[in-house]
Amino acid sequence: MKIAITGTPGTGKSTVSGSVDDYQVIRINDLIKAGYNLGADEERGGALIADVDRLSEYVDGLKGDIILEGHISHLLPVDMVIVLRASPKALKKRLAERGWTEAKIRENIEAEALDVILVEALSLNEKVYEIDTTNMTPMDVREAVLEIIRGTDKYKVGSVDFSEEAFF
Ligand SMILES: Nc1ncnc2c1ncn2[C@@H]1O[C@H](COP(=O)(O)OP(=O)(O)OP(=O)(O)O)[C@@H](O)[C@H]1O
Repeated sequence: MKIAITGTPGTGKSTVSGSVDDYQVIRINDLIKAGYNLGADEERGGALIADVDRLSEYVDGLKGDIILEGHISHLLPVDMVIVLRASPKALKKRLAERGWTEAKIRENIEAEALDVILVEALSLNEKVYEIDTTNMTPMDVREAVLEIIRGTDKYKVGSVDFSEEAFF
């Protein structure tokens, strides 16, 4: 089974992905850096633009139990999408600890409050789950991912709503 673990930066994708035993982890950012890109986006500080078509072909060819980790992994051909969420306040704190500028933090927490990744995932995949990591430890999040893989409906979409939260 191929599982996308996606979410706004800072929601904990990298932290949880490596701890799910028996699943090979592919970090989409590594593939983008290794050549699956369309060049740099100068308007976004030179960030590489993912080549989603070539990444999709690559993922199509993969076999076995694989986690695809990254904030565009829900755009790829996977069997299931798990969207990690964090309240805008918690996200603000996590991103500030990285030394990000206020503008970059604001852009990301607004996207989180508006469910941007979740909405994209739902438009492309029927099996979409979301985990609100705000008050969970990384081990709790790992357990939740394992429960989803085992078939629980507890994390089905609709359980998270940050739209009323004031975050600045
Ligand atoms: N459940 C959690 N509770 C609190 N802090 C967490 C949790 N999971 C991760 N963190 C912390 O939040 C920060 C972001 O985590 P991580 O790098 O895994 O996010 P990410 O979603 O992979 O981000 P990016 O998309 O930028 O790679 C790290 O400092 C990490 O230690």
